[in-house]
Amino acid sequence: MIDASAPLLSSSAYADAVATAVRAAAAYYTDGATPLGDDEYDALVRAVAAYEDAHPDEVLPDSPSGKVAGGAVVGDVPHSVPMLSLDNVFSAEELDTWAAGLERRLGRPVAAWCVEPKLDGLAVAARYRAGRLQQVLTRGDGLAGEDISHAADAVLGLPAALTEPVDVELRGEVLLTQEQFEAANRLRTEHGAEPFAHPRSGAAGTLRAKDRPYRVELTFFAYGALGLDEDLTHSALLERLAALGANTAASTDAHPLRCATTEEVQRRIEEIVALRAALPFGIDGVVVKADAAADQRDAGSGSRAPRWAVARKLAAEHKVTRLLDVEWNVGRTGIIAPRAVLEPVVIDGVTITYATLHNPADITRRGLMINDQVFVHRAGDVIPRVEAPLTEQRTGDERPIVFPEVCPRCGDAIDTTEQRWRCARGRNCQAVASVIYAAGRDQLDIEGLGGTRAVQLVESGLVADIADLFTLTREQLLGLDRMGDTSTDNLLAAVEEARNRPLGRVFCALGVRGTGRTMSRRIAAHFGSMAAIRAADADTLARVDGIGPEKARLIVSELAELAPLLDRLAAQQVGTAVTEPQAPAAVAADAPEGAPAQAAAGGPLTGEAVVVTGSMTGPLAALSRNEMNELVERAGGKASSSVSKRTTLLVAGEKAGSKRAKAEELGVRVVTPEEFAVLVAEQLPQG
Ligand SMILES: NC(=O)c1ccc[n+]([C@@H]2O[C@H](COP(=O)([O-])OP(=O)(O)OC[C@H]3O[C@@H](n4cnc5c(N)ncnc54)[C@H](O)[C@@H]3O)[C@@H](O)[C@H]2O)c1
Ligand SMILES: [Zn+2]
Repeated sequence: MIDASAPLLSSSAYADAVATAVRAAAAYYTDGATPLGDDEYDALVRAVAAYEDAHPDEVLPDSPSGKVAGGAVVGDVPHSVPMLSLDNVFSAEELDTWAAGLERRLGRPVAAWCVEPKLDGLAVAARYRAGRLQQVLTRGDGLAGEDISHAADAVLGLPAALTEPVDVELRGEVLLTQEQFEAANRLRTEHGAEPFAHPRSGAAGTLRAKDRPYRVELTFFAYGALGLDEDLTHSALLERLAALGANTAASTDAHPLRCATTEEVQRRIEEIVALRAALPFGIDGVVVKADAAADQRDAGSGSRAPRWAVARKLAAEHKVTRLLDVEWNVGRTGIIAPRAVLEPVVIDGVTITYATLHNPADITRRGLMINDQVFVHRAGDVIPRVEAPLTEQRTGDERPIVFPEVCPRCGDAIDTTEQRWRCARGRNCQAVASVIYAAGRDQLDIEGLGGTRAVQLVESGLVADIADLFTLTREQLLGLDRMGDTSTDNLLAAVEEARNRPLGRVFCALGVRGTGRTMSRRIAAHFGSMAAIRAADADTLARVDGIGPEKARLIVSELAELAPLLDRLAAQQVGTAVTEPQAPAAVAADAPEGAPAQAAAGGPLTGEAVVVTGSMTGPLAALSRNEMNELVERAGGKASSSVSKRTTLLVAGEKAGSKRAKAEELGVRVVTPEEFAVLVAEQLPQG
């Protein structure tokens, strides 16, 4: 991706920028598969213009500056009156400056303004004779356009016959509404064609296409005309066009509004901006026009744009970025939803890293691949969505998106009969997955409660969450298939043992989002009891090392949701066996940045920040990574999973790879598992 915002420093950089802009504009006005977002294009053209200001003798003939459509398109049917572009302003201040400039030019105040949406489509001229549509033209280079009369049939709001037998040329925008865009892409994929990257490019492609085996419907909005009463104000002209049967923006919430002052103009702009996300079609700005015919006449036009109108541009809602991955998340009801992981991209001031992909059929319809450059759309507070891939930009590094074959959470089958896939277990999916997780070795470590048994307990209705495990009775278990006396007794004994697991493991077993094993241990060490954890507000939680304000809020809300479960666990005395809560002062929370964190004072690892890597050998061979970390913390150290400047000790087992290399590079002390076992001999688990 080019950096369009940087100034151009050499004539070759300038020439590159011109070539890039011309290529992008050619794509933009034809089938629209430009690799640039509008923001990038605009920034590039501004950089080109800035370079040309400083080096007027170096201006290249194909430079986009000062040309309609950047000079990238042509036409062969001359326009009766040039079809111009619009000048842009990007802020309220620039708009005021522009308005003041216009009034200076006129030598009088502007009589009134008209404020209307800047429709994000393509300009067309529609010629009527005696009220009958004769010819439709594109804007082309502004002086001559292409004849696209063949497309008129499919354009809503552009009637074949007006309500009066007038000779008139309507001017306006043709676009695909969001609904028409979705319909077009459904049709295209059904016919084996590439989906449109976004609505504007879809409109451009559709207008120029001939002999398609399917019909894509478009919408016309009139915003000007030649050949009617020349003294009509702009707002009266729009009313007249609507009366003639043409569609205008008056039919929308963002209807044109006549404003007496620039304050009113700014207010209306803000209203239209606020409506933007909810409009059924795209707008890329708001157009402000002098309303009176005399003001327009006296202001006149430049070669590229009229002087009596300006576009207040809005930040683009579409950006191009890369699709890095697709995640499959299982919701509470078992719905399996794909989510796009994106190379971070800023849209309207917000950094976007995820976007919705709706459902698997949607992915197929859009023909997306991992590593594709994609158009991402974000409007207002709506969840961003991936619109379509830029197939021309493919390099061969793209990979198909692999759909899951089993539920990514519980491993059961997927019901694919509906558009939205769902785990065959439905709501039970979460119960099974959370029971399996809670019973895991690093959590409650309940022997004999693996996959099939957990499924059996949930599907029999005996267990809906982990608290239910602790009230299971012998009779209930014996009533299950394949549960004899021995397995029942073993399971009950294992559950009984789990009741006394340390707080950190019990907390971990809850599966609170944002808290894995390490974080669970830290939280447990910090608060000492489940009651204290539950009593903590976000500010208090944020004092735990590694918990930022956002994660703290997430944990608080998750715990609030889990309150009924926590009450039942407490009633069962689960996780109350912790006997040595650490004094808050001994916990890492208040350690200044960069200082090794303090943990349980007095142990052999006090003040050490320890990372364990590779497979353990000798006396430590049987310990899981989590048990190693627990050991580190029992010995007063702080366990962490990645080597950094703060790390003071690396326990490097067999096949310790990059962490060892990094530790050596940073001069961190490295020990073998055997050496480490000696260091923490007193804290080693017995037996
Ligand atoms: N992404 C890219 O690669 C790329 C390439 C070229 C152009 N562009 C985009 O196109 C813009 C320039 O295109 P442009 O010359 O068509 O100018 P423009 O789109 O900025 O403004 C002029 C056009 O606005 C349209 N318009 C919409 N509503 C209107 C209304 N109510 N009244 C009057 N006109 C209205 C008309 O079609 C008119 O021709 C750039 O700013 C850029 O954002 C992008
Ligand atoms: Zn499932």
